[in-house]
Amino acid sequence: MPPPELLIADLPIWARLNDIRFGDFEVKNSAGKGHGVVCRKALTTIEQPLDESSALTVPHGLVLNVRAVEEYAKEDRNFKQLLDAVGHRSPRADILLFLLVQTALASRTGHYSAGLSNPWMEYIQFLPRSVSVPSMWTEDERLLLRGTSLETAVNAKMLALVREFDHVQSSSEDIPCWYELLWQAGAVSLRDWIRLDGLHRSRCLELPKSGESMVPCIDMVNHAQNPTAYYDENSKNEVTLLLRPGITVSEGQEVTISYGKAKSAAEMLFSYGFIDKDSTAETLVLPLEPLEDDPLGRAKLVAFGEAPKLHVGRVGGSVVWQSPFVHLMCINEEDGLDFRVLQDTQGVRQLRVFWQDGDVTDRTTEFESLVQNHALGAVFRLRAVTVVQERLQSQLELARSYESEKDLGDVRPECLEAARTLHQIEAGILEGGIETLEKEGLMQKTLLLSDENVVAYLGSMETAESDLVGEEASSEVDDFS
Ligand SMILES: C[S@@+](CC[C@H](N)C(=O)[O-])C[C@H]1O[C@@H](n2cnc3c(N)ncnc32)[C@H](O)[C@@H]1O
Repeated sequence: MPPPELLIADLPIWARLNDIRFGDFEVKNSAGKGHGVVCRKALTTIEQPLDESSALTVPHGLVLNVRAVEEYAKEDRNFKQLLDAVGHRSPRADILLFLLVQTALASRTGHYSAGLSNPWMEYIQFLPRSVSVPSMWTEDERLLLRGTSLETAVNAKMLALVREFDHVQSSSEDIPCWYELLWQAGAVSLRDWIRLDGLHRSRCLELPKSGESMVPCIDMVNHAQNPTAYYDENSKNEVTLLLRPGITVSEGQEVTISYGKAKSAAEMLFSYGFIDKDSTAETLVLPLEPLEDDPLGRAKLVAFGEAPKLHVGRVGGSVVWQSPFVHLMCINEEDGLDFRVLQDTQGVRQLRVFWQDGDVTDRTTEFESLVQNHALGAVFRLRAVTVVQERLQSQLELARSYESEKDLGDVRPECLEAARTLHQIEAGILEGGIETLEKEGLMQKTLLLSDENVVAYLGSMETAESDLVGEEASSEVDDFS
């Protein structure tokens, strides 16, 4: 059973009990954005900054990050046992575990031996029941993202969330007090884990001293491209929300911060559940796979060590791309690439990567610079441009194949609109990218034909091909004989 939702009208009482000072600000409804922070009176920082009493100020003790979870574990030995059994995998997962326990405590009806309540137990009840991030969309709604760069990312996220929640459950149900609180009466479910993940992702702030943290009340501030406020940490490590310099706001006007000017539409939708139409960041990240017929494809993936991606962005009038893996994709054994399995003195086998006989295992992300001084550097560049162009083309075709879909199932209009906006933005970047690369490819080919190394290389390819035709022809003769 989910805990009851607390009314935002009660937030000032909770805040006062927990030493939060609202200064000249308050939390109000914000049309289409849930809640937001507004000014209680007209303010200006045109001539000078406002004094500290104007700021929304949150005590350090309420800041939630991985260190706060460790502190909490020191006070509650049951939670320490849970954290040791389940946690210490990532700061994010430890914070989610803490919030899961607070969620269970908020919905409990009887007395349980586990779990020490904390101000966050009440605070999470002021937070939205549902977050508009795609991981909280229904299955039908997530299908709207097919053909966008988010398709793979959201599918991977859903699988990861299920895996994480299974791990929490299976690692804690043998601990009697936690079995009783979390699982026996069904106090928490996968849906809570997905919600807490969405809340965490959409409300985390990067604090100058405390790093990635969740901060009650300051996480009520909405985003704008041209923000009027900013957050900071003062000499007492309290977190403050202040008006930016040179700003004038009227009584009741909402104040905003920036969630990141450089974030792409996909990233905004993935992390915050909305797309900022005023954003100028036109970027796209696509997953990459080795070429289908590449016998070294698997080894390249293992040696690269991370999920290969292609970053595409529109800068000014043209489109630029960046992808360390593409340069590794485009070279082969005959170019001088080699993989060897070597055994160290302890008998551990290791995959090592060689380029022109030099060991470059630790430099697999640097192939762009490794190959550029090679006599055939221009050929490798042309291959890379062609691979990128084909990847953009196939993504555009995929996007278009879903564009005209009629049967959209039972989907909320806001999800449909967000997905359509994402499709439109990404199609624009892809079309621009294909056009830019076509021009670059043509230029590159012209340059190549004036490069004597390349002409010699092409000549040797032609000879090899005619030798092959000759061999095939003679074997055909053999066959007919
Ligand atoms: C840090 S919270 C801000 C407080 C939030 N509005 C609430 O009701 O709790 C971030 C969430 O607010 C909403 N939001 C913030 N800025 C927005 C904007 N410019 N347009 C639409 N939604 C926005 C999104 O749902 C986002 O995930």
